[in-house]
Amino acid sequence: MRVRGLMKAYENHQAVDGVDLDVARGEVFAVLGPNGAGKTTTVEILEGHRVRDGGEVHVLGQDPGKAPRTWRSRIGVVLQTANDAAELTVAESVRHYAKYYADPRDPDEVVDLVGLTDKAKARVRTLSGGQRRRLDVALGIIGRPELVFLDEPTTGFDPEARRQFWALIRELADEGTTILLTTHYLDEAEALADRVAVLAKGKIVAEGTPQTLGGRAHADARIRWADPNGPRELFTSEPTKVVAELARHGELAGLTVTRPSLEDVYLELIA
Ligand SMILES: Nc1ncnc2c1ncn2[C@@H]1O[C@H](COP(=O)(O)OP(=O)(O)OP(=O)(O)O)[C@@H](O)[C@H]1O
Repeated sequence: MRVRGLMKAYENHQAVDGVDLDVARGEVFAVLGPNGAGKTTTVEILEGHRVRDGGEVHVLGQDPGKAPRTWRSRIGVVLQTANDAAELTVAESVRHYAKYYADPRDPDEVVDLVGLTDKAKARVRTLSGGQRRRLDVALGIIGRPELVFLDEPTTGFDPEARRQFWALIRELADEGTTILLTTHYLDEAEALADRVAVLAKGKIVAEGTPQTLGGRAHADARIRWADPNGPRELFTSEPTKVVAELARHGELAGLTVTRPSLEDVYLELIA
C-alpha cells in the first residue's frame, strides 16, 4: 500500500491533511489517533468506499477509486456492523458470503477461527455486541483476502475476547495476510502491529515500531524506590549503573525501573 499526500475535506473541515503511508505485503500496520483524527476517513478511502480530494493511493497495485471488482475480491473489509442478515444463523450467513468468492475458506473453519462454533446455529440478531463483531470479522476473511482492513475491531470486546481476537489476527498475519487496523487501544497496537502511525488532526505525527515510536527506546528510564524519608524518583539514561550504585547501601524498597509506555509517548504526541 502506498499513499502520498492524501487529502479529504468535509465542507470546510480538513479531515485528512496530507497523509503519506507505506505498508508492505504481510505487514500488520496500526493507525492510532484520537476521536476525529481522520482514521476512518483514511481507511475508507483506501478501501475504495470514499472519494478523496487529492493525493496518490495505490492498494494492491490499483487506485481504489478506479479499481475493478477483481481487486475488491482480494480485500477483506470488516464493516461496522451491518444489520442485513439478522434472521440468518451465524453458519448460514458465513456460507452465504462464501458464495461471493472464487476460492473461499471453509465456512465451518472460519466460524471456528473466530470462536463462534458454540453460536453457529444462533440467529445473528441474538448475538452480543462482541459476538457480532467476530461475525463481521468472519465475513471479512471468508474470501481469503490478501489484505484486511479492520476499523476499531475490538471496541466492545471483553478482555478475554480481545485476547482471542489478537490470536486470530496473528494467525492471519502468519499466513501472510496484510492487515491495516485502526485502534484506540495502545496495548492492542503493541501486541499486534509491526509498525504504527499516529494520526492527529488529519496528519501523521509519528510513525515507527511500537518499541521505537516517538523516541521511546532511547528515552530516559525512570527509577523509583522508597527510602525512610518517602518515595524517591529519578530519570537516567544509565539505569543499570544507577541501580548498582543505589544498591550498595542495601535493599531498595519498592524498586521499579520503567521506560515511557507506548501510552505515555502517544499522549505526548497527540497533545
Ligand atoms: N460524512 C462526513 N461528513 C462530515 N464530516 C465528517 C464525515 N465523516 C467524518 N467527518 C469528520 O471528519 C473528521 C474525521 O473523522 P473520522 O471518522 O475519519 O475520524 P476517526 O479518526 O475515525 O475518529 P473515531 O476515532 O472517533 O472513529 C471528524 O471531525 C468528523 O466529524
